[in-house]
Amino acid sequence: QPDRHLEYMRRALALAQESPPKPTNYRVGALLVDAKTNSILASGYTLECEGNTHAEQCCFIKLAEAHNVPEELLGDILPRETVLYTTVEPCFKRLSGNLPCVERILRLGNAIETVYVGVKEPEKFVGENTGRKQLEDAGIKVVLVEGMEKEILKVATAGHKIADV
Ligand SMILES: Nc1nc(=O)c(N)c(NC[C@H](O)[C@H](O)[C@H](O)COP(=O)(O)O)[nH]1
Ligand SMILES: [Zn+2]
Repeated sequence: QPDRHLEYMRRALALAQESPPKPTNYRVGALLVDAKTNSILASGYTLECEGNTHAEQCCFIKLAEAHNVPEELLGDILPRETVLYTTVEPCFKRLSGNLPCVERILRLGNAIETVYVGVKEPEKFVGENTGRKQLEDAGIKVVLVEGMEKEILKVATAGHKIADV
């Protein structure tokens, strides 16, 4: 069980390395997985999709496009045991003002049953990330997959000046 989570987190980290480094965000990779069939429904990395997009958001955009539904209606087509893997925990606030990924997850109802995260978000941009509590209060489990913190943060902050890492 646990090494399945590490396997998916490693794949998400490989995706994060596709993301163009920027000083104003993190390079994150994410996977939407059907835990019942153990199959990947969608993958995403920061800035993969048009505009200032987050990794988790790209998973939703791509799957919504594949099913020809708007992102906010994805809840109707996600399999019962859909889980999200993301190298950095979903954002609860974005300096750009774009809709945070915690809200994107919450508006799908309980379609996503568990969010597996590789690290908690550092406090650099938006202070302490309180998204985990919002998800848990809505009945969505948040599980920290341990063991890859250092490499995840190294990839995530590659666009940041060394001085202020
Ligand atoms: N989980 C997560 N996935 C991402 O793909 C990503 N880039 C972040 N980053 C969180 C960070 O708090 C925001 O990147 C800044 O708050 C700037 O906001 P924008 O990204 O410009 O909307 N977090
Ligand atoms: Zn986000």
